[in-house]
Amino acid sequence: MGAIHDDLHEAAAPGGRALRLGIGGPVGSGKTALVAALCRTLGPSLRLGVVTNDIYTTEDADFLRRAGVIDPERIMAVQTGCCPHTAIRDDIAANLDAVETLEERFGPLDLVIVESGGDNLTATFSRGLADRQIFVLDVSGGDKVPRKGGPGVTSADLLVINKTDLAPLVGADLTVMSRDAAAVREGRPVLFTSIREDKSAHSVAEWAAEMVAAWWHQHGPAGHAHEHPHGHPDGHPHHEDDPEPAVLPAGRE
Ligand SMILES: Nc1nc2c(ncn2[C@@H]2O[C@H](COP(=O)(O)OP(=O)(O)OP(=O)(O)O)[C@@H](O)[C@H]2O)c(=O)[nH]1
Repeated sequence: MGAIHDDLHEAAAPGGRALRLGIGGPVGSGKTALVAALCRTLGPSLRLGVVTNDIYTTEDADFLRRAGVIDPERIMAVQTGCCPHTAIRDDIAANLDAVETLEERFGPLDLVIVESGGDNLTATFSRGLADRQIFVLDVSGGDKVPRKGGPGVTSADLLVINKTDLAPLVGADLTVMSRDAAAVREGRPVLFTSIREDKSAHSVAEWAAEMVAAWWHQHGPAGHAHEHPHGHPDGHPHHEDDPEPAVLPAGRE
């Protein structure tokens, strides 16, 4: 894939805001690992911000800062102090504040990822907070989980079933998970990942890049990427030797 060309920014009026992508799912399913992977893969081509949610700590934000996958300043930690789903669905003010603060400080941004704290199968994001949402399950919960449904599994824009490397160890049948997920999701996409084996989570990053491209198509990109002030989507200086971005918005070469 090539670099983002100027013409993709001419197609629509500038000034739109970033796409807001919510990532939810049960405790320990790999949400933070997925956020790190998306930053790694999309960071070279998109201007990113990340909001993490923990109940009492800033554990997830600290992990991402240590991982060095994004400028640490572009990560904001929200301490929910309550059930994670409350902060992403019922009282979204703290999360919205964090998203808007990132956009004010570093905007224009292309994508702001909001990671929920770990919750149960009923947790979904308010559409007032997230434009698109990913629900992350992992195989260690057993291959019966997708057929149990719940709004996260059935209605998320993308269902990710992570830790496929553990399937043989826990006796999870991926074919069953795939069939059951398809049955309850009525055509919405499902991707299997092992972020342990693919630290870039390429398939999910491709999907997210397509969502950003569709968002631009509908609303216009947030400012002009080729004019952003720091010379690089993530605020790092661009070097001629930088590798080509691994993933770009679909059709944008
Ligand atoms: N084997 C395996 N382990 C994984 C994979 N992805 C993540 N993990 C591990 O699973 C554990 C939990 O991952 P996290 O990314 O912290 O999960 P989380 O959903 O953010 O957890 P909470 O924020 O506590 O809800 C960590 O030890 C990860 O290293 C994977 O694909 N395979």
